[in-house]
Amino acid sequence: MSSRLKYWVIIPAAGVGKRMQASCPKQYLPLGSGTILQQTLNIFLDNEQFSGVLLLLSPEDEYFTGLNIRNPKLMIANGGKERCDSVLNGLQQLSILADDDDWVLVHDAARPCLSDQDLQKLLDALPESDGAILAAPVMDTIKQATNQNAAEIDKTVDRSMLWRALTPQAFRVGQLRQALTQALQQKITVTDDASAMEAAGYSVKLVSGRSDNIKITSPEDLDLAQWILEKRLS
Ligand SMILES: Nc1ccn([C@@H]2O[C@H](COP(=O)(O)OP(=O)(O)OP(=O)(O)O)[C@@H](O)[C@H]2O)c(=O)n1
Ligand SMILES: C[C@](O)(CO)[C@H](O)COP(=O)(O)O
Repeated sequence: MSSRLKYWVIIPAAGVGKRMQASCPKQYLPLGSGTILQQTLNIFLDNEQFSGVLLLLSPEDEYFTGLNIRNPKLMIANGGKERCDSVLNGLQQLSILADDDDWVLVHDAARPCLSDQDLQKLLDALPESDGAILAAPVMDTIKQATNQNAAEIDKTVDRSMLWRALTPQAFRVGQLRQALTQALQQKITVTDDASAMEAAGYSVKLVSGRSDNIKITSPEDLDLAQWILEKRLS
């Protein structure tokens, strides 16, 4: 790692978890010895390579203070309406501290099963790149429906070059901030950070990651995440 450049982390955690259908935002559901959010934060707060971790919370969040997390590397800022709005706000806040050439890793709070090995694999891929993301090759046969509501097959999609984008996704602070700003101004759909960088013409590396780096989205994902973490500790 370059000694001059710093490495930062942004954790978007301002969602409400509609698809989880829980009594609280899903990042506050219990997992392992804490909550989903605490498991995710610990991955980065315990790693000395990172200068700071910026957590993005909903302005209406009423759960985080109850976690009593005290860490000098942890900073808090407000999220926005969509994930991309949260990340852009985080980048604007981070730019007070970070240089534009520093690296920033954006990682979903809802992905607590990220392994230290995959995190290091992503960091090792960054030099000489415009950025990189963890991703998993598609292993299922992919069907395209006739329309968004139909449960009828239109065609089978060639999966040989298809990947599932995971997180962290890592880019230069200044380039990601400008690319996200431009994408949102052009009303480009941005469901991950790489989408904005691609739209801006950057070449983003795919780094093959573990398929158990799951995003906890629906109720059944929580049991799976519990098993993954228990298995890793056994
Ligand atoms: N306005 C938003 C929306 C989402 N996120 C975060 O982005 C990550 C991925 O989003 P997702 O899994 O979709 O979380 P939610 O938006 O909470 O889920 P849902 O779509 O089911 O409401 C999550 O850690 C979520 O907290 C965010 O910071 N700001
Ligand atoms: C960023 C992401 O996790 C990459 O797969 C995904 O796009 C987030 O989507 P969501 O609908 O905001 O969960």
